[in-house]
Amino acid sequence: MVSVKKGTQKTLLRQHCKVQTPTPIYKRRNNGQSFILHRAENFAIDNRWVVPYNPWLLLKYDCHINVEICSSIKSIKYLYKYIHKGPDSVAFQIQPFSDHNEVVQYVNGRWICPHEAFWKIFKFSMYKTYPSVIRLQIHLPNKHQVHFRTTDSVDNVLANERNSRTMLTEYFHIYAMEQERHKYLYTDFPKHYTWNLTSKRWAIRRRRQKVIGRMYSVHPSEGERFYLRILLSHIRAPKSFEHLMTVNNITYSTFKESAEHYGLLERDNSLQNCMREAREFQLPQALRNLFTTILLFCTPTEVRQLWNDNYSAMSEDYASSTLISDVYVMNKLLHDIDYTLQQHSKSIAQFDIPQISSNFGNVSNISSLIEDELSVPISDTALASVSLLNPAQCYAFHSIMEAIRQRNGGIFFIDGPGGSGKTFLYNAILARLRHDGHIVLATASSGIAATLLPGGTTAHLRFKIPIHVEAGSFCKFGKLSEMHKLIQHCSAILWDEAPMSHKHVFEAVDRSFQDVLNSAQPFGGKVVIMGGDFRQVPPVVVNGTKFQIINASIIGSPLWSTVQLLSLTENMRAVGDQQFSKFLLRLGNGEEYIYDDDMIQIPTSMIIPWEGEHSVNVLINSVFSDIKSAATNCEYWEERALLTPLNDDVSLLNEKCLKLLSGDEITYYSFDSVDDDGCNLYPQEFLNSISACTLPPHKLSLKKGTPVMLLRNLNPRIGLCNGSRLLCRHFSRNIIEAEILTGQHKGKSVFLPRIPLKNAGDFNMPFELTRKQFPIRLSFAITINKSQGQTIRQVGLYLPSPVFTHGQLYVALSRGVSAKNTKVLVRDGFIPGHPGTYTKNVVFKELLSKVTVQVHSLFLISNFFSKCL
Ligand SMILES: Nc1ncnc2c1ncn2[C@@H]1O[C@H](COP(=O)(O)OP(=O)(O)OP(=O)(O)O)[C@@H](O)[C@H]1O
Repeated sequence: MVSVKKGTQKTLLRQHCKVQTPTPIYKRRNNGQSFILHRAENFAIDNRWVVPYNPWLLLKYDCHINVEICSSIKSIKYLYKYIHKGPDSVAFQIQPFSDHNEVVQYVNGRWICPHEAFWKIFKFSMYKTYPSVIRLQIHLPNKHQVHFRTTDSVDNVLANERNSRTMLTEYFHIYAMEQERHKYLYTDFPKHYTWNLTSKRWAIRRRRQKVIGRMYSVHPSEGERFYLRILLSHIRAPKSFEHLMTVNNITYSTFKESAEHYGLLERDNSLQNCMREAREFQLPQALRNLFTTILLFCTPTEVRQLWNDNYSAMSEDYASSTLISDVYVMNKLLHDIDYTLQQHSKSIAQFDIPQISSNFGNVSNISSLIEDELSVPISDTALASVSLLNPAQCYAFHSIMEAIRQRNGGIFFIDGPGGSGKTFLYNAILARLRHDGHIVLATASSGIAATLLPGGTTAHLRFKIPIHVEAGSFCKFGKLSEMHKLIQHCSAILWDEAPMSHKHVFEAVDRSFQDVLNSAQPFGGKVVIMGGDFRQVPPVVVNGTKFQIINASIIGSPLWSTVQLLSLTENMRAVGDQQFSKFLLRLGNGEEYIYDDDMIQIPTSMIIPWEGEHSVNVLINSVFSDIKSAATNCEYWEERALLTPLNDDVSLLNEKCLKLLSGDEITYYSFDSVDDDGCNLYPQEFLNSISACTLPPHKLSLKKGTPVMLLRNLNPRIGLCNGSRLLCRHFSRNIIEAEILTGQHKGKSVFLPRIPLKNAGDFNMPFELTRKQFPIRLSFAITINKSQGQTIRQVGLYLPSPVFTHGQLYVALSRGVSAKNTKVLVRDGFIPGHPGTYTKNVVFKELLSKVTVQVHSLFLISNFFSKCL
């Protein structure tokens, strides 16, 4: 077996191949992840691609070759063909050689290469720069280089019209003369035009050869030239330098001003402007929340100024009566701001704003956290829902109440398939306990599930769980903290979507509770009500095997042995379509009939037949029928969504849907930067091109009435969680006003500012990107994982590729309420010889078999009730 790994073998191979210049190669894998292969010596001959490094060299060396793995390469000749076929199908895959030992052998500590020809081909293709790169000049007006002989007179040089022409001025010229109807960016221009050096003119490209246009790099310290470069990277078809400096018919005197007015550059006073724009909406509560968000996420420098400018607008609604003193109003405002800051382990004492007077509020000496828990509103509907519980819900409800009454602690797990009424039951439990004066901490593993619970927040935020939790981790609160007092006083903890969290998360909370409560009982003797569905998506283990994923689940923890399982079986969501609900249960349990390779048949009533790319439009139209008239109708958007497994497909669907929406499009560009990049190693267009699922796009295009999804936990207490769906209402330059679409805070207006977001290590880059952008993405379509926990009446499931992990298909299909309102489009969903449409269903039966299903017969339950009553 030939393999090139670290160490001497690799070094020898390098010597053998005489590798000199590194040439990076860009590789995009089928699953949408992309990474970069760099240097020939990093090339593995063991059916593996070596982990890349120095990816920024990709830009420096102007190489942008898509490498596609081709397992059908059978010979060197064949490989040669592939290399020369074209940039989109260049293949470098050595393992499939049946006779690879003929190619290169490692004998007696030395690489032997019987076919020298192979290495010639190999080296040639690794070092050539294809597609070719056209370097584009960039200069300020009349500041370009001119070549002349020493014998030439300066007057003649200046008088020569040819010397005034450059690639840039001629690019302007083409558009000024209206010779081109397509609006190309400067960097796209060489794809369609060739530069004739003699005549110094652009001419239409005749040969369909692939080229890349790239502007020379400009350091930010060069000022105007740098801003000109930013403008040229974004503005299409400019006619002149003046044209680039003109925004909305106003011509500015500098490129910097112009870039600022195009929204391509951040202004120094953007936060002040953001608050000023928000003030115009006259929504004091939303303004307070915006101010807090700015304190938490935007690291403002002039906080006192911000406070002074906005104080009256933020406290407008408090001063409803003349009897209320100014001091009281200020203290109340500070208290409200402090409350939100505390959720993020911050306080007003850390900011340059006035502090709360010592004699304000809290006369009862109750910790503010406890006070806040006691003030969570109890809805009459939730209280009334206790009488609506079905028998299994009722049994669970009373078992939990009994445990709380006995004060002996205990861990319960409410297990039920999607739609079996777990959230309904949690709300009933929360309402009853809070009504009886108990404190119950409502938490969830995901932000979106937390917004469905009154007073809910994410478990990470509530218990201050470290972001990178490990075996042996503790939560970040101690015995003298306010959190300790809150835990002492709480009667129970509710934790929804527990199967989504890693077992170490529960163990950290358990350890911390035992520590602060001085008790060896699980969770320090508190009643913990966990809930969720093991048929749904398990904890994410990056590149994890099936065993690792199962082991990461709560059932892999010693805590699981103490759990009392309470099962809900009846699907209350699809109560009107029993056949659908039975199908879902079989699907989730992995009991649906399996054809080859985990394929199951999707009921025909749900299928949209695949008839080519236009079928995607059919799917979109079936979910978003009459989309044009529905623009600002919240109910419409709350009830509908397209689901698909991968982020790339989500983006494609969202782009298509945005086009269908009527109204003007507004585009917000992000401001991207890398800390300590003094040498300008990372050009702006490279940073702008980075796309990661946890970051908003560089170019965020929106229309009024566009549904969007929040990407950060801005303020879970007001429903602003990672995953919350919102409807865009108004756009200003520095804020977006939106309405919350789902959960307990549905219908509330909120302001979203631009915040700096860091890439959360989700792409393989040796630097940390900071992207300042509105923390949202379009949400006509969302990933299946993001949809977990939401009821979506009209679901459109798009499967261009099959699902890839446990429970995904089940989560997607169980969002809907009936087969009639669930539409599925599968690409390649055919099995020869079997009519119908098929797709993959991944179920880890080993995981489900560890969850002991308790079936409580109605007989037993009725017996239980007769005892209770
Ligand atoms: N006892 C009940 N009476 C009436 N409606 C109910 C009852 N239980 C649940 N429902 C309704 O059924 C639907 C699904 O319930 P719920 O959202 O609580 O399910 P779930 O188990 O939390 O689902 P998922 O796991 O997908 O989040 C909701 O619309 C809910 O109002």
